[in-house]
Amino acid sequence: MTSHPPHGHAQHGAENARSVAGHAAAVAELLRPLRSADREETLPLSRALGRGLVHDVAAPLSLPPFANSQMDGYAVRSADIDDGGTDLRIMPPVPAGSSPQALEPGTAAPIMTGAMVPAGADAVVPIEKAVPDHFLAPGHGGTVRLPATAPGTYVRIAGSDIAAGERALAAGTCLGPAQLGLLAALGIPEVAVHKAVTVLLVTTGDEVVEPGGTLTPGRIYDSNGTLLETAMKQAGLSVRRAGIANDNPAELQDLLRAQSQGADLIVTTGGVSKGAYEVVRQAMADQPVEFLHVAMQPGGPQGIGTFDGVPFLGFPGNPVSCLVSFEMFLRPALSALLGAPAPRLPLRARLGQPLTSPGRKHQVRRGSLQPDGTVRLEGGESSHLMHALAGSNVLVHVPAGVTELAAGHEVEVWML
Ligand SMILES: Nc1nc2c(c(=O)[nH]1)N[C@H]1C(S)=C(S)[C@@H](COP(=O)(O)OP(=O)(O)OC[C@H]3O[C@@H](n4cnc5c(N)ncnc54)[C@H](O)[C@@H]3O)O[C@H]1N2
Ligand code: MOO
Repeated sequence: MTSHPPHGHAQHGAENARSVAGHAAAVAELLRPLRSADREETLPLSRALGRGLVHDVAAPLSLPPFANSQMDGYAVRSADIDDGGTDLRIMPPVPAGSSPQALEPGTAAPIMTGAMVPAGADAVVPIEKAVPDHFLAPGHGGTVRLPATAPGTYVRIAGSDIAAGERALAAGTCLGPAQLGLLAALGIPEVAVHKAVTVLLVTTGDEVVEPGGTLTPGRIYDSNGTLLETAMKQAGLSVRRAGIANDNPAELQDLLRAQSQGADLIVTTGGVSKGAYEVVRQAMADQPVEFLHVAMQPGGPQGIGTFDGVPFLGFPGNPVSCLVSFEMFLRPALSALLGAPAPRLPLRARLGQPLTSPGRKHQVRRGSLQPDGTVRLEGGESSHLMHALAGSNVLVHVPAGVTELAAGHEVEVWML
């Protein structure tokens, strides 16, 4: 009772499969409308965490904005001090936040970390190197003996971090704490970012039961819902869960129509392969949705198109397959389009053990990066291995065309 969508076609062998790059491009094309001027917003820094920056940001001022001291000590003219040390007359102290007078020759000004270096001074001697090695009460005059100091010592010069007018951040940067901290340092209180993408997430299957429910024989708990919801949330997406759809296509259509209002993307899991009850395929029968096979393992069967105009991705039902689909297609497409989430960091690592792979498919194994830089494969290639996934911290890439790799072979891994 499988029905085929009028606008799509089914392919199941790797023979006619779409390449990983080809499907990644199709997903990027599907989501392209999410990058538009009406999907930008200006947020205060603390609410912009994890968002992608819309425009380049130029530094409105230099950092540091003025030459300042890196130590608590004495600001000096380095030429005033002989090789054997010199006694200098003590000037009024320069606390952080003050704007000091120029330093006269033959004098030293007590200066605190972060305080503006007086004009004329070109070095700071830390208090530990002074005799006496503690600050004297202000107003008592007196002298301090200081050792010879090279010009520039312990002075943080203006613009040594970034000069006014330089590009501070590039458009498309994913804003993490360091980037937001930089904007704050530059005095910028709010920032234009791409809006968060709202996903309607539906898991499917008559056999699938909400965790906490009662398992009758033949049934399993829904892991995909939690797995994908949290993966998406971690990636900065706003997720709406529509619960578990049963295997009735009309009910799934009703559910999608009722809940997709305002969603930017619908993601389903399950019901896309060759079974007799492929609910997602059937629910999409009158929609421009294509069901196809990507030359990838796991995550081969995929659906892509629109449902009532809303972009739609149908991930396969096996838990590892749906997470790999998210990491291989959805996450990179959003990173490239909206700057967020940040792309996974690709690293090279040596295999801790040999592996085999189906030559025509790009295999994505799961592994854990070891302290010695090797990667240990966690579990086999099967896509039901949720426990092994939970013990993994990398995806291990075995490109199409490779059938076996020896231990010690270098592979690309993506940090999860
Ligand atoms: N004759 C063929 N059979 C299958 C093929 C094929 O090409 N020809 N492809 C296999 C591959 S690869 C995958 S992946 C799956 C994809 O199947 P579906 O997307 O239709 O998913 P289901 O059949 O609904 O489920 C597959 C598997 O995953 C379990 N599942 C489903 N949803 C959940 C959930 N929310 N939480 C936990 N586990 C879930 C389900 O019980 C099945 O075991 O098809 C293969 N078959
Ligand atoms: O693509 Mo299926 O995801 O191999 O298990």
